[in-house]
Amino acid sequence: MPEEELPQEFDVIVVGAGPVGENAADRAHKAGLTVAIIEKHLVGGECSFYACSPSKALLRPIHATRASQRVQGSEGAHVDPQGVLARRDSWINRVGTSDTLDDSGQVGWLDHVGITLLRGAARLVGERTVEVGGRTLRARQAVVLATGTMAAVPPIPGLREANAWTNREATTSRRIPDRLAVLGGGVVACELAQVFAAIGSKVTIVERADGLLGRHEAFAGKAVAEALERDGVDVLLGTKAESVSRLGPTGEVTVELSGGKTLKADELLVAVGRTPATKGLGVEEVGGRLDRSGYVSVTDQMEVEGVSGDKPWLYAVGDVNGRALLTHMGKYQARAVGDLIGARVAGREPDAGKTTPWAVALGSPQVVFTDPEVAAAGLTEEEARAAGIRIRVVDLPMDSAAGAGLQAEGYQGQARIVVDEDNGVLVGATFVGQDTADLVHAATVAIVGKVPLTTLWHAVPSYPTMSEIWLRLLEEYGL
Ligand SMILES: Cc1cc2nc3c(=O)[nH]c(=O)nc-3n(C[C@H](O)[C@H](O)[C@H](O)COP(=O)(O)OP(=O)(O)OC[C@H]3O[C@@H](n4cnc5c(N)ncnc54)[C@H](O)[C@@H]3O)c2cc1C
Ligand SMILES: NC(=O)c1ccc[n+]([C@@H]2O[C@H](COP(=O)([O-])OP(=O)(O)OC[C@H]3O[C@@H](n4cnc5c(N)ncnc54)[C@H](O)[C@@H]3O)[C@@H](O)[C@H]2O)c1
Repeated sequence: MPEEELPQEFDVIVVGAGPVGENAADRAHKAGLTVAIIEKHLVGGECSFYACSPSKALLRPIHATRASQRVQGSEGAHVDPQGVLARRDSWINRVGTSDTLDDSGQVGWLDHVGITLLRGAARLVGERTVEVGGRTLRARQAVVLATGTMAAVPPIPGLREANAWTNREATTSRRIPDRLAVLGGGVVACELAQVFAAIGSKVTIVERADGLLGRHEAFAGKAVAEALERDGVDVLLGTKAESVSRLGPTGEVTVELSGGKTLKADELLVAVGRTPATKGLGVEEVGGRLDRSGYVSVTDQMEVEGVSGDKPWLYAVGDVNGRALLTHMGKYQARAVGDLIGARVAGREPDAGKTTPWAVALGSPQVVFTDPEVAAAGLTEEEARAAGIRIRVVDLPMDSAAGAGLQAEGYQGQARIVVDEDNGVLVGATFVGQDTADLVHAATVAIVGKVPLTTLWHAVPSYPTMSEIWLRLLEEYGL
């Protein structure tokens, strides 16, 4: 149906059709409500086209090759750079060799489930009222903001003019620069540095802190730094970019570094964190609050703080509220909000246990898909101490589990659990090594379920799997 013929009123309006907006819309629709979703760019959002999907599509062939090379009898695999880029292109639905990305698959899903899509940049213009492309839409019940984030570009002299790559250009590039400089040493930087190093770029990471992956246990950042160095990446820690200049729009980039060094590159990737997509969204105009970084301030039920109205009507989920910049955690918030809105509309008392995404506060599970992978859930040692929890930390090399040795010759990696000594439960776990990603869910179950270690002891891991690291950690703890 042409957009001008669409209704002006829906029960729920969702702004932003990234993975989080899609989930909120789906859940509200399943509760029997009419739902419109508004998207200014691609349905599927940053995650599908410029973040999770392309980066993991790029990394997987590199992981698979290395896994094969580490097993006696299958050492012959090699990375084919053009094949790696082609695989990524299929994941982001690139149209031929153009720069156009096609979201018709995601649009087809919205049509199929009966959610109305409107294209354009939306903004709040009043209570339950949203404007998009000159049309004013009313939400009978609720508006959900799921507008996500964009790459942060720090105010370094010359950086804005230097035409630097953000995650968008890096994840969609068909060109492999000879020399790639990466500003930042967080997850985006480490994952993408490894990709470009593996497909032929000479990569240099410039990180101002004294380690990579600063949100994780220090041993994880150290292991990833060592691995990147083995891949030929120069990792400059404790280093700042003082200024940037570029010869013409696509010429050589020069980065002046603290300490008087100069770095030359063919492209510069800025990966120093995110900035919320709240500019011009109208949150404050309807009384809502933004925090100092511009993220939408929400209650534990994702209601936007400060909003006027006789009952709650404005919610913010996913990256835009800044609570956990991860797709799975945003989708978890979205499911909770969809259910909350459904219950409120039906006049039911919402089940607080189900409609409050309380597990975010326990420390989100996350996998950094570098080689070695970093799979972590809950709190780091430092976070647990800062929270005042009396803890004991247990560390073991990953090859304490027989399964690790079978996974790869000379398997390298480390595992840590952080135990709350007063309650006898796990509050954090980190596994670093090849193929550790799927170990994290057991940790999440133990942490979220507050499973006593004495009960966890009876969850026997199969022999000979990498999960036997759990048994070894509990034995080391003293069980
Ligand atoms: C390189 C990279 C790799 C990542 N890898 C992972 C990973 O492996 N696993 C993981 O869990 N997380 C990963 N993340 C984080 C993940 O991408 C985000 O947490 C996730 O995209 C958040 O989803 P969202 O729906 O909240 O926002 P987004 O995906 O940013 O979607 C928001 C949508 O809202 C639209 N929008 C914005 N403003 C408006 C407006 N005013 N009107 C209409 N539409 C609007 C945008 O166009 C966009 O489509 C990665 C991030 C990056 C940068
Ligand atoms: N696999 C995954 O789950 C995955 C992958 C990518 C991104 N993400 C999410 O996306 C978010 C953003 O990732 P990110 O890597 O952009 O941010 P980040 O916050 O994880 O890391 C940013 C890094 O940049 C450094 N930095 C900041 N300013 C700097 C400067 N001027 N010069 C040099 N270094 C500077 C910081 O010290 C930090 O180490 C993360 O919170 C993460 O949760 C997740």
